[in-house]
Amino acid sequence: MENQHAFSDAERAAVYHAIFSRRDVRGQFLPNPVADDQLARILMAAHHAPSVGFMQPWNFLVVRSADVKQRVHDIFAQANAEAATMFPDEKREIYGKLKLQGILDAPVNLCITCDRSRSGPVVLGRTHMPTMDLYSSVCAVQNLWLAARAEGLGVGWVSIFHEKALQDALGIPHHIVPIAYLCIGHVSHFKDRPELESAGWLPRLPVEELVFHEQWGTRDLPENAGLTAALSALAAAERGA
Ligand SMILES: Cc1cc2c(cc1C)N(C[C@H](O)[C@H](O)[C@H](O)COP(=O)(O)O)c1[nH]c(=O)[nH]c(=O)c1N2
Repeated sequence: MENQHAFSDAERAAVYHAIFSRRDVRGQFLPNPVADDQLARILMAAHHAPSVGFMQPWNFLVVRSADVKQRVHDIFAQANAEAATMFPDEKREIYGKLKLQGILDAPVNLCITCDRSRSGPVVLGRTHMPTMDLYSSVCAVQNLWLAARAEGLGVGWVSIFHEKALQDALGIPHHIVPIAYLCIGHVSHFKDRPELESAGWLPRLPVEELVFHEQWGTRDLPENAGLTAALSALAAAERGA
């Protein structure tokens, strides 16, 4: 049956194109500035994310100054040196070769935060699951990431920081949670696959094995064979099988 609410084929293709070609970008940033109107559009996309109780707990801290970026890079370098020692031997070598941030290369850095007290102590939808406000700010990150891809802008998420060090580097009060530190800019190219996949860190998991039916762990109910086959077909098409 025709769904009058569906996007046109071209619009729908564009949405999926943004989703499947979005990448975490660390190494391909160009120095070209990001235009204010473009930055405004992706921030507006972030601001239209869903949020628990419509509390909109986010702020967007835009960093362009070389000094501030350097400060953030310094605390990244410290945390990254610590992180490098935490992996087993066989992973440590790969870890050391990975570029895990583009803080100094990206013309714009952006910290998206969560103010857990934004709309008072009792929030519709957060009464029994207190982390929902944090997830709301994550939704803002994803909106921004996809909008940026559509604009041709790369985004890289850096989370190798001590939280307090990041707060102090950016003057963020300690009751405000830094959710995402993002590096944003024009790029030479977008890679086809996640860098961690091509580097042999981890493979993409088979989606059909992650989908359960009715109860945790139940994979193969006969009435869901159609969905499982459709998912497998999409996964096989993606692998080029
Ligand atoms: C919450 C969170 C935190 C981080 C990331 C992502 C997310 C969601 N990612 C990026 C991550 O490695 C990447 O998304 C996956 O490898 C999949 O690749 P694509 O995003 O599909 O390119 C990431 N990458 C990196 O190089 N340094 C980092 O500190 C982080 N931190």
